[in-house]
Amino acid sequence: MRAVLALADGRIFEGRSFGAGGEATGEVVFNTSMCGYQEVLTDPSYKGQMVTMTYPQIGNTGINPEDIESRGLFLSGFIVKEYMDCYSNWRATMSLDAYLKENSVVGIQGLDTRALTRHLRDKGAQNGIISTVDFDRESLVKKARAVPSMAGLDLASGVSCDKPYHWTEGLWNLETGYATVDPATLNYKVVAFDFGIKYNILRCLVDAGCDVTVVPAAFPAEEVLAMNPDGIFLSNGPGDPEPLTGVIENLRKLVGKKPIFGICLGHQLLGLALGGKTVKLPFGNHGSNLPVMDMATRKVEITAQNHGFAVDLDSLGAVACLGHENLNDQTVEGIRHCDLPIFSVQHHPEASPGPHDSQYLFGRFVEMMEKYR
Ligand SMILES: NC(=O)CC[C@H](N)C(=O)O
Repeated sequence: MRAVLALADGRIFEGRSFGAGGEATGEVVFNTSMCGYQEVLTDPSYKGQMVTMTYPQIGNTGINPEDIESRGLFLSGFIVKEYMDCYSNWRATMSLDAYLKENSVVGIQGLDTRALTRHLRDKGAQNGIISTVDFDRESLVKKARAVPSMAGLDLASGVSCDKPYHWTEGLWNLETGYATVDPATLNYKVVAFDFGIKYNILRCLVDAGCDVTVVPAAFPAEEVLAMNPDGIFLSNGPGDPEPLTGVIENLRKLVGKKPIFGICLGHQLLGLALGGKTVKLPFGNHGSNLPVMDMATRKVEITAQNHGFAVDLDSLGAVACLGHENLNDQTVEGIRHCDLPIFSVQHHPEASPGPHDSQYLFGRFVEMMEKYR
């Protein structure tokens, strides 16, 4: 079945439908990961976006019941060069096409994703529409232009959990799958704010020895402090951090009270809570092959990333310094508070998908909690 992708700037790509049919809109971004499409699909940070995979063949390993990063699929569209329906993997239980259909995610395949990626790099990420029902160019471009901009949208509140819960699952291994950890063996009490949290962050925290209670995005700071945790974690999540004013105010009340570690949206919210600003990047960084330097050790790690916004370091003045730097585009990859036990990173040390080079950061958080409790 025919499918068309139209961008807000008028560029049109012809392709074929896979996954759900119909119409979907969102900000079109590209992801440079060569594998791990199932983790990409289940990453809540993609809410409001349509993801183009630059790796040309997608679907080969099917879908399995284990590689999920959240309770569902939050992205609005999936764009690939060549969809492979004949999947092969010992864990696979269904095809990607069936999975997208089951979760009502509109897909398009058979278009030139290289040309699309170069276009997005040159012109910036922009809104678009995938349609299997309307093929009128003018009408499609008009619909793409009517989609609200990602900047200014509070998307995190819509993906957070409704009520607090306890997490005890550890990291996956080949023999036993995901580890079930006895909470009695976990020594550090952590409260994790869920702005769209990826499960592997929780597994990494458990693996590092943390007893984790996940709380909703709007959970009051007073109640967090009443739980007397050893540390506070701020999760990843979708959309622009700046409109989350209530969350930022709430986080301000926690600064200086407990050690804090933030990832991605959590890092951006921390920057804002410390009095800084965030900026929207032209096309962002989405992939699992991005080089970053840890300024403390000057070691380079290859990282997983998924962001369209970044912290403006100058806006933080003398409050925080550069903790990590992206070596491709020099974006602020992490900040470290000058006086308090607080740090955060823009990339994803939990990988999923991606390399595990940055997993040491969970250990760094535990060391910090040990030192300050
Ligand atoms: N993965 C994330 O947490 C993304 C953060 C934010 N939504 C951004 O695009 O920059």
